[in-house]
Amino acid sequence: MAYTDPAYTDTPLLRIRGLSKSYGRHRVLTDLDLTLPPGVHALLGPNGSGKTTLVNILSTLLPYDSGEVRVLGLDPRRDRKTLQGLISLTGQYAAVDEKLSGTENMLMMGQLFGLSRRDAQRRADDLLERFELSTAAHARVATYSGGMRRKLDIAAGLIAHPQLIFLDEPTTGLDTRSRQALWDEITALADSGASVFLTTQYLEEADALAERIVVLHEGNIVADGTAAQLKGRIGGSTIQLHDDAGHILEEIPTRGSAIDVARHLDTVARTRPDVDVTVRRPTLDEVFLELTGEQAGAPDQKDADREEVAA
Ligand SMILES: Nc1ncnc2c1ncn2[C@@H]1O[C@H](COP(=O)(O)OP(=O)(O)OP(=O)(O)O)[C@@H](O)[C@H]1O
Repeated sequence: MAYTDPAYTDTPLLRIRGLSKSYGRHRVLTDLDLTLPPGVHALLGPNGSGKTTLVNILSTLLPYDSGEVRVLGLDPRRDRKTLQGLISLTGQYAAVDEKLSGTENMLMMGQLFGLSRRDAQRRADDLLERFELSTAAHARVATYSGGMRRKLDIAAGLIAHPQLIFLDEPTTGLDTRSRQALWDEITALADSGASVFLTTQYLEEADALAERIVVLHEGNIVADGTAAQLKGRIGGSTIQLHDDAGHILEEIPTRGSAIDVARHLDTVARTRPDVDVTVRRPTLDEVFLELTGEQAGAPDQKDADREEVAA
């Protein structure tokens, strides 16, 4: 199911061939093939589908059993050090030091990446402002809300201008406002030329942010394409017939072509001339259900309750 874009000739962002990974006897990734160009891409899959495992392999943290992996043209095993200087990884749990302030965390990260104190300070100030953390910059992270910690974690990862940013479920557990703020930041990162590879359980998130969506299910890639291509996979549009109050009376599946939709509409016009009609494209939820047999995660109130609203 490899995606091929004939116009794309530069070094791929990711190139994976026959990648497999097991934990003991538990096979988690099975013979994955994937090539992605620079850009913003989402790895979408339910709990336990292998998303974190794949991200950890790509970001040099985890060895793999077999296959070939190239990230920015580099081998995460052989070129580990070089690659670590070009990427950043923000995991599901913010890896910031609670005892330090926001600025101190940023400076520590700058030091790790070999920035001079002056450059690190300048960059920390810029990033803290961009992530709306300036007013809390000197407060200890222990006083931060969950959303603020997550933002600081991402900001710290950006201190050395990574070419590729891995975000493992960046918005899981965040309230709606923090989630939207992070989406805006991810879009801004992409606009500044960085590539982003994010994992998510939320279709809405993949749909909003990603140029390409790779669907992982039980360690296999079951779909790969743009949101429109994925929606196109489960057939054409549906014609919905409504009564005056907007209740759906009937849904008529079509093959999606203009001629087929027109044929069905013609029949409706002749047999039920007074009924209201809308033509609806499949949603990503329906695609996901079709591909995996599972309902996709949805950012819900339970998530929102887990964390306070970020400042
Ligand atoms: N270190 C480990 N040792 C053994 N099994 C593991 C380990 N890490 C993950 N697994 C198992 O591998 C499978 C895939 O886990 P992984 O964390 O990669 O999935 P995921 O899609 O990121 O899930 P989630 O959304 O819950 O984080 C799961 O069944 C998990 O229990």
